Amino acid sequence: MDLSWIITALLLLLVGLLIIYVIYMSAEHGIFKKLKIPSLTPVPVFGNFLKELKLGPFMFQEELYRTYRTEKVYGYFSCKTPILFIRDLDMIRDIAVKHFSNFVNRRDFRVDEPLDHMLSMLKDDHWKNVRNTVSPTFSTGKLRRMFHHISDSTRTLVEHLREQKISGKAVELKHLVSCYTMDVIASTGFSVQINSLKEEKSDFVLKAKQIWDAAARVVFVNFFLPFMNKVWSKIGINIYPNGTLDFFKSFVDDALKNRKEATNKGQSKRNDFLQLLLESEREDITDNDNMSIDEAQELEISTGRKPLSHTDIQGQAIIFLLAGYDTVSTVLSFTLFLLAQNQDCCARLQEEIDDKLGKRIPSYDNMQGLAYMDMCLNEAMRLYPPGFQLDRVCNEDIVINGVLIPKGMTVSFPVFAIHRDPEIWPDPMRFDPERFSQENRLERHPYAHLPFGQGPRNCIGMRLALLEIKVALSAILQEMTPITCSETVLPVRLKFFQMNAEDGLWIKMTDRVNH
Ligand code: HEM
Repeated sequence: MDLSWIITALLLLLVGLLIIYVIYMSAEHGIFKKLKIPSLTPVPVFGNFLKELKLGPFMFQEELYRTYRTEKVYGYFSCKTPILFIRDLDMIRDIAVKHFSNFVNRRDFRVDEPLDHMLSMLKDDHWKNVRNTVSPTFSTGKLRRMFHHISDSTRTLVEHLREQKISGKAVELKHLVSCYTMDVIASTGFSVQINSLKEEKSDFVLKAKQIWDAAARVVFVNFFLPFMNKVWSKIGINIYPNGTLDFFKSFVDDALKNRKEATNKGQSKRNDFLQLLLESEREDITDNDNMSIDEAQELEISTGRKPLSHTDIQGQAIIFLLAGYDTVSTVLSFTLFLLAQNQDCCARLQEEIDDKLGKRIPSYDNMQGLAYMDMCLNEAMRLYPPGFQLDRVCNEDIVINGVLIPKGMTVSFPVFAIHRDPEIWPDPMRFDPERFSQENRLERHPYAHLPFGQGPRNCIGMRLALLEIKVALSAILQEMTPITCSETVLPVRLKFFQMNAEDGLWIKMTDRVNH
């Protein structure tokens, strides 16, 4: 065949595919007009993504929130996908709690296995079953029994800070605290001591960081090539850097193997997250979907829940490590950073700790009733919420507060913008824990502050997170005071896609005065 014919045919094919791609990616771009919901005007294929990319998700969220200040809801297009932002706090309550059964799932994102089995990604009954299985990890009894692990890691963290204080060196809080939270999560969850705080470059922290840092790739794949989602894994293409997920899979598998061997040798059972997972696994199945209905029913009757597949177990172990390490370190490091800038608040918190604990080591019981500490943490999470945008997918057409939300629509709570809304929080950029006093709280809508989300799909690890943070804060502030220094960079510039400071959170530690 003539070469020019082949080239023309190929070009025509390419143009044809491009037209199909544009039509496919823009097919839903008329939906908000049809629903009479105000929205940004979409660009074919990209929707409003280019604007989001230009401003970054934080400023984009705030700008839209300001633009539609008189609306209950407004829309935008994340490339192909329409997203309905919910501004009205009553509607957020109704979606997260009252009509939860209509909004059980989150937005579908393609990630590599076993991350697709993490609790945060699961749907419907699969989610419910796994949530019920892992919930007991965070009961009061379990948290009490885990407490000595938190105490041990806190001691190492304080020793570290003490050394920095003596040497007069500045500390980058986020990195240091991430090592602490990684140690806590590995020991409380898996009874494994990984000592990130003692090692210069902890593999755990580096690999976990690689997973968070792959966010841009996850966005690209999901936003621009959503139709390929089912194909990637079949053709063996991974989103995450080679070896990253294998590292965590091996960690979990080794921990499970050791635990099984110990159980077989009759050694006493541990009381951690891994043990719960181990007891809910059934070895002769590789995936829940492969079970016969009879088998599943028999197991559900005897145990009250379905067994987890091996991939489910890997997924939960990994989310436990990832969610438990990054979010907690974000909150603890920002809190210390804000206290360093607000010495009066820091002194008041130290007074409360002195009254409650004196020089005693923090225990599970004396972490209750630290009212001013709660206020400081709530205020830090208001300014820097790790979960800055929360979403749910509508599974049946529903009308809420006069707004029709159609089946399949992703609804999103603009947490970051709500937390900085000057009409709810006067002078929003000021760190003012008083906003969370009893009286001030009562005057505000309860859904104006959403650091852990709301409803049955809220953060499962909230109690563990707060316990870890409070223990570390108490132990640090009992003997030291964080202060700003020449390395401190203000104002904080947030990283593009993460609740993390671009220039780091640098402070120094000093001896406490009048102590
Ligand atoms: C201060 C620390 C933390 C913050 C601010 C935080 C925040 C959140 C938020 C906002 C959500 C989404 C809630 C929603 O959609 O309504 C969430 C979900 C989740 N968090 Fe946390 N989290 C923290 C610590 C932890 C810890 C320590 C763990 C586990 C060890 C954890 C495990 C999870 C899991 C598994 C989910 C998904 C729950 C589900 O889909 O059922 N988080 N978290």
